Amino acid sequence: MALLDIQNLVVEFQTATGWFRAVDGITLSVHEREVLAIVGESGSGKSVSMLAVMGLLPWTAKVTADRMTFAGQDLLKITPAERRRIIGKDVAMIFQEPVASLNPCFTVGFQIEETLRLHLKMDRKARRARAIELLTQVGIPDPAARLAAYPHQMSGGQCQRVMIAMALSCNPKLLIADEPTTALDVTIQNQILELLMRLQAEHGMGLIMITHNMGVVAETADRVIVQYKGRKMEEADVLSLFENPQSNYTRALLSALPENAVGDRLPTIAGLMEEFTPAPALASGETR
Ligand SMILES: Nc1ncnc2c1ncn2[C@@H]1O[C@H](COP(=O)(O)OP(=O)(O)OP(=O)(O)O)[C@@H](O)[C@H]1O
Repeated sequence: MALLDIQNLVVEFQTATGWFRAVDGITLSVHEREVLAIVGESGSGKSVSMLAVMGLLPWTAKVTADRMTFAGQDLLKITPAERRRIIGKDVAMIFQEPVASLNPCFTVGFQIEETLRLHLKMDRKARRARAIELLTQVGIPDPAARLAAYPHQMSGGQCQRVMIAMALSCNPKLLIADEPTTALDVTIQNQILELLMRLQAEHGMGLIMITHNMGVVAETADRVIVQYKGRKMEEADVLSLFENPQSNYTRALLSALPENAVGDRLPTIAGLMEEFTPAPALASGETR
């Protein structure tokens, strides 16, 4: 059974000019121990689809789907209290801006321990021991002392490590990483990716990696979904995607990689207004 199983997800936002459809019929699933990358340019609906799973969209959003289950539980029908028991515990998410994702008013130790208190009902001593263990796992030096630090006293990379520690604190079955390295220094990006991949393998989690970076896809994913304007353009295992892309949008994305630059001109996706089409297999309702 898939860990997360979504069929025909549609997300629309109420705006001053009417309904805006940000996600248009996305179908995806992710299994235990699997890394699924969702790739696409800015605004293609990658984050909104996952925020719909987490129940974190604002009230202006209307979410519908033929199916949205996590470990067999129907996320469309569960009560808010049931959802809170799953979200943050069995499904965790980390975001693009680690510093902004942490609360500036509380120490990182308090924020990690609060997750443990809420979800696992651990007592104070056990919480502290677990928080130190988690900071050690994510490679923060002198973890006992760092628990007393506020987010502004840490670097962006360290804050992302803290976010990862918080996400892992309740041993989630699924981790959703939304552009986890985009806001970080290039030299730190690889370290955080390596950390995520090591922890994913050690914990046997399912991982959804949202990214616009094909390099990240190549390094991390088992399977890839390419999204454009809220629609799935293609789904394939990572090798097939790079070797034999089926959608003209995937081909355009791949040909726009910086390594394909000619002279001093960077490649671009030709004719943004062009009507990109899903892979033929998707158009007929299958995936490769
Ligand atoms: N609260 C909202 N109200 C109206 N439109 C929204 C809202 N949140 C997101 N959108 C729109 O939904 C579309 C998809 O946004 P989303 O953040 O999922 O894109 P993305 O693919 O994750 O891009 P990025 O890489 O920039 O985060 C965008 O056009 C965005 O402007």
